[in-house]
Amino acid sequence: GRLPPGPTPVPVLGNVLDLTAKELWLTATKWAKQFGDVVHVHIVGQGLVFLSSPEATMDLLEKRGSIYGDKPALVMAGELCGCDNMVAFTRYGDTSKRQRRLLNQAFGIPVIPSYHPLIESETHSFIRRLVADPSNYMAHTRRYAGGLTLSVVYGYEAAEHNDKFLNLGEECVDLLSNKIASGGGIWPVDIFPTLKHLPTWAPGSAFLLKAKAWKARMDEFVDQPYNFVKASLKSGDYVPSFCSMLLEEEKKRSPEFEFDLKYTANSMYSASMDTTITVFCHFLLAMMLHPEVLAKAQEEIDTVVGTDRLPTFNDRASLPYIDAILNETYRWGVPVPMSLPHRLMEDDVYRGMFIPKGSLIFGNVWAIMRDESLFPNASAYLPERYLEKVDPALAKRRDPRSYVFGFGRRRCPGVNLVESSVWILIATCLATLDISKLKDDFGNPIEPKIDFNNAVFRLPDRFECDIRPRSERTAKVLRQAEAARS
Ligand code: HEM
Repeated sequence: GRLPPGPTPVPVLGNVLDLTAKELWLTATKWAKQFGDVVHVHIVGQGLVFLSSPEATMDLLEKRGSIYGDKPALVMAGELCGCDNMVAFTRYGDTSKRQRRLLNQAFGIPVIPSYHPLIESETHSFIRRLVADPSNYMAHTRRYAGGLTLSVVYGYEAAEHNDKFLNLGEECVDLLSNKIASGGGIWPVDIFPTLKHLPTWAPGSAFLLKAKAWKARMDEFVDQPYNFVKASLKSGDYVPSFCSMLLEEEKKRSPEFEFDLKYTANSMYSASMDTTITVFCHFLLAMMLHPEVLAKAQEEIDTVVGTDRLPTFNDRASLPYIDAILNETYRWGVPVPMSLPHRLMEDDVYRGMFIPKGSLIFGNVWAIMRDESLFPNASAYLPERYLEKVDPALAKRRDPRSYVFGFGRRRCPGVNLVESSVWILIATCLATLDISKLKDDFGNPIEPKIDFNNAVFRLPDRFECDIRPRSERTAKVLRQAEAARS
């Protein structure tokens, strides 16, 4: 059969020159408009397929998930940089199934309420830090998301400033998304594996030195927090956590189990940071650009929760507009616009098109979230679109959760935690803060400069934003909530 259509490749190199590291999702969406919702390109023979509609992602990545659940065997990222046992890189098979079972034990729906007290208290500390030092909102969000998983997974309480594990996490997640796995993570050595045997003095071997340095950091990133749990367990002085609970069960301490646990724990930690920061930055942007949405949300919270206490998870069902804001923030922000690539395990045929085994498959979430037939006026931020009553099938097609957390057997296992942690973060910010554009010396609003330079996450570069307590009353309620806990 014929391959799916796509831009014309040049001999040997294929479409190398068509692929951009910056906002690849915009290029892929342009192709979708030109060639349709299934597009094929290749880099020196390695096929890449972009799926840009709900139908194509559902038909292939979900319904045929048993052959679309693999991850690419990347020589550079996996073997040379030491990422091959991190969950998002693990090949589909026994190891990935064991890892996902562990993830489900940690973040399955029934477990999440047991984290609610910790999530609430971390949220209040986050707001305190944000109010004290608003310009560092990214660092505070990293402290929030990373601190939460460090606590749940390793029983480690991150330091208020300059925490060693948070710093290491920030460095390694940045290395992963912007260096090692940028643009799908395909390096020349992935196409010609023999290049890995080049001597380090040979021309073109610079990648080997980079890989050596990056692997050393990645190994520390995986080992250090895990060694912390083991040392604290040995000393008897530890805070119960996911790792300590499993390690205490002596019979589970086989080398294979410990290996799985160490890499699964690291994956939970690493996957929680830039994703949460990206969603939160889009929330800040949306509130700053749409004061009418902020005012409406604050009115809902004041009516339902009042101004004498902070929102809790028990209030969620009575706050439909806050849920609509969360939905629209996922949709409008598109935190991981190309999702992460899956690898096709067998030749396949779809709508008469031949998709070869080994192709890397990208769900183009950006194109779906900007589809005018599903979301009229798609580039506008309109939470109201989620208040309309629609039939359940359409509601599922329009639910951003059907796409922004990935697909099929590799769908994000942190989604249940995020549903709680990001919801309470947004609800508490709306209850306690005013968010607006900064003003210059003459009182004129400063328009934020928005640019995206991260290859995997649609993380805006740092922008100016005015964040302050809504009133002395909300500041007092926040202080009281923190004091009551300590
Ligand atoms: C708003 C926050 C988050 C977003 C938008 C998000 C999104 C995603 C996406 C798009 C994928 C790729 C799925 C695929 O390959 O089809 C993924 C994978 C993953 N996520 Fe998340 N994520 C978030 C937070 C978290 C958190 C908090 C955790 C853990 C506590 C987590 C753990 C993981 C892991 C371990 C994987 C790899 C799964 C696999 O390959 O089998 N994520 N996430």
